[in-house]
Amino acid sequence: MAEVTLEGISKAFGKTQAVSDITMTIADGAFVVLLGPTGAGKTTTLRLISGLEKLDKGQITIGGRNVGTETPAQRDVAMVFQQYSLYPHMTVRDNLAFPLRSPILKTPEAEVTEKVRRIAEVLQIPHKLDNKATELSGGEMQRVSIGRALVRDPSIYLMDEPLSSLDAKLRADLRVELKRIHADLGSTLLYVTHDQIEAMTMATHIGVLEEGRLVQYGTPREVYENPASIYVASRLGSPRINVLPSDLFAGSHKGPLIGLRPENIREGSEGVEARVIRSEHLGDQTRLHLELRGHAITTVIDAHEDYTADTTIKISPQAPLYFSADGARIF
Ligand SMILES: Nc1ncnc2c1ncn2[C@@H]1O[C@H](COP(=O)(O)OP(=O)(O)OP(=O)(O)O)[C@@H](O)[C@H]1O
Repeated sequence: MAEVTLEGISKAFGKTQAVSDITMTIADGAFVVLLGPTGAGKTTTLRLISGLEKLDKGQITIGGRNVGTETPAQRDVAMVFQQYSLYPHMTVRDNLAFPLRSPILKTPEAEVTEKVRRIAEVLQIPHKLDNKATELSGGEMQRVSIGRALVRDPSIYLMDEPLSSLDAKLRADLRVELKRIHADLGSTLLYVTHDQIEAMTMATHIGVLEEGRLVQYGTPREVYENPASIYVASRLGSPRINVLPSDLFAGSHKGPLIGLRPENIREGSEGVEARVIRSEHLGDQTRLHLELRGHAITTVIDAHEDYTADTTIKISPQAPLYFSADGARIF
């Protein structure tokens, strides 16, 4: 495993600046998640590191080596794509063993057998080892794809939304597995997702991308609690942060816009009056949709509490974040 550094890297496709002057260090053993909406430059960043795309500008090092002139194979990275990429005519066992049998690695067969067995167990597919890849469900194929990366011991794993095609239960199971594998192997991982739950639960660090630029890089907690902008604040947290004119609430304010996470709106005997539009029961919590002088607000309350529509309640802000009119964080 190795530290990976990106120093001022940029890449354009025609007029589209896909990646713009990104500088970041992925520490040895870190689990870094790149988060951003579609088109933000996440996949291009992975492809630049793996050597599948060529840099326009900047430098990438892996384990202290400038990899600018190295081929993808020489860079020693293992990549997992959103869509499975298996050899259909081979069995699951041979698909998993394939990377280990490469001319570069030439792993002894006994070690291949042992590694394949272990990975198949982690991915809950030992009973499928002798099936052809084409005889698997989509979810199973994707697990084999992930397994093909995990059997190796590369400098870094690059994963591009590897769980997005799986159903919710398998996704939740594999989130836990990936986190455990990361802890056990001490591997370095760069992981791309749209999914904020994956980002919050698995990452040691989150990098938020906006139109090819890295706009914040920190621990999940730092990014959640101390976002640099409305854009960053809106990437994490469900329901989303409420961004409202500050003057809806009494008191002195440190900026024109106030950002309130749903859990930071207290309802009680004090505060401004808001009207309940509806409540949604999610089992472990209740979401309350409110209206305050024409603005929609979402808050969360205890699962057992309830309010009927058109009730008036009083709310007051806790731990407010303040933003300028253009969305930059002020306080
Ligand atoms: N090979 C290419 N040719 C032309 N434009 C490209 C190419 N690859 C990416 N782009 C453009 O570069 C920008 C960044 O794309 P990229 O795939 O890195 O985004 P992303 O954040 O991974 O998005 P998604 O979440 O949809 O995968 C987009 O505007 C995309 O259309």
